[in-house]
Amino acid sequence: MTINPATGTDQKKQLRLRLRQLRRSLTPAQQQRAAASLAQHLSQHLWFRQAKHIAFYLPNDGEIDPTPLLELALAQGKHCYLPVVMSGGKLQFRALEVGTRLTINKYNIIEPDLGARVRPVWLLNLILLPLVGFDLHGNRLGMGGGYYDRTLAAVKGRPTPSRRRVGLAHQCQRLASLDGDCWDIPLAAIATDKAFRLIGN
Ligand SMILES: Nc1nc2c(c(=O)[nH]1)N(C=O)[C@@H](CNc1ccc(C(=O)N[C@@H](CCC(=O)O)C(=O)O)cc1)CN2
Ligand SMILES: Nc1ncnc2c1ncn2[C@@H]1O[C@H](COP(=O)(O)OP(=O)(O)OP(=O)(O)O)[C@@H](O)[C@H]1O
Repeated sequence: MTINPATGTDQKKQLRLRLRQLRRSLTPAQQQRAAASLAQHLSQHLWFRQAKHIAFYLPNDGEIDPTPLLELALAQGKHCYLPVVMSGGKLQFRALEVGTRLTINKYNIIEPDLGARVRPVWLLNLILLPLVGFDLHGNRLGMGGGYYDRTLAAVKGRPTPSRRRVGLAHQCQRLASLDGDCWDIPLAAIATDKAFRLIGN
């Protein structure tokens, strides 16, 4: 892990632009196939099968779409949550259930409104995070807001299963290597349209 100097930050910006452009250029058919394939393999994984409380996200900007998996989870009676952007640069995970009212945040992403039930992050059994880029060491590039990092800092050192943080991405978002920053909270696994990979620590 390194603390990136200013040039590193610029490189990160360029990488973000390139990878976001790449995922946005996938066709609707490719997106649909990726979402179906992700749901197919992730739904069989022990971490999903054991989880009763799961944090999802709604897709934005070409992200791999976890909604087929979300629908399956709801049908199986699991409790599902979505990130809500709060002041202070943190997220809250609020329940998506019958009657949840939705609103649109400042990034144009749909989220539950402030009447929805909050689940503390350490009481989530599985957290699915959107990735802009990743490497096989579990280093993660996000949208650059630091939201997940600030929020997940609260679960540092807690026992499993709250450590089950799985980054979701298209396979094409993989990088050979990515510098981690000192504030980054490492992923426990990465799931793409092709595979589920545990990160060995
Ligand atoms: N689907 C999804 N939901 C999510 C996230 C995410 O990455 N994906 N987040 C993960 O943290 C949080 C929102 N974070 C975000 C941070 C930046 C931008 C973004 O589009 N930034 C624009 C500039 C927008 C502006 O400031 O006006 C950009 O960089 O082009 C979007 C979401 C919570 N919900
Ligand atoms: N735990 C933290 N406390 C305070 N600031 C933080 C923390 N984590 C990250 N940040 C700040 O957030 C900014 C963005 O971080 P980074 O580039 O790693 O975002 P990201 O991981 O791509 O975004 P996200 O977490 O929303 O997916 C950094 O400039 C950093 O200063």
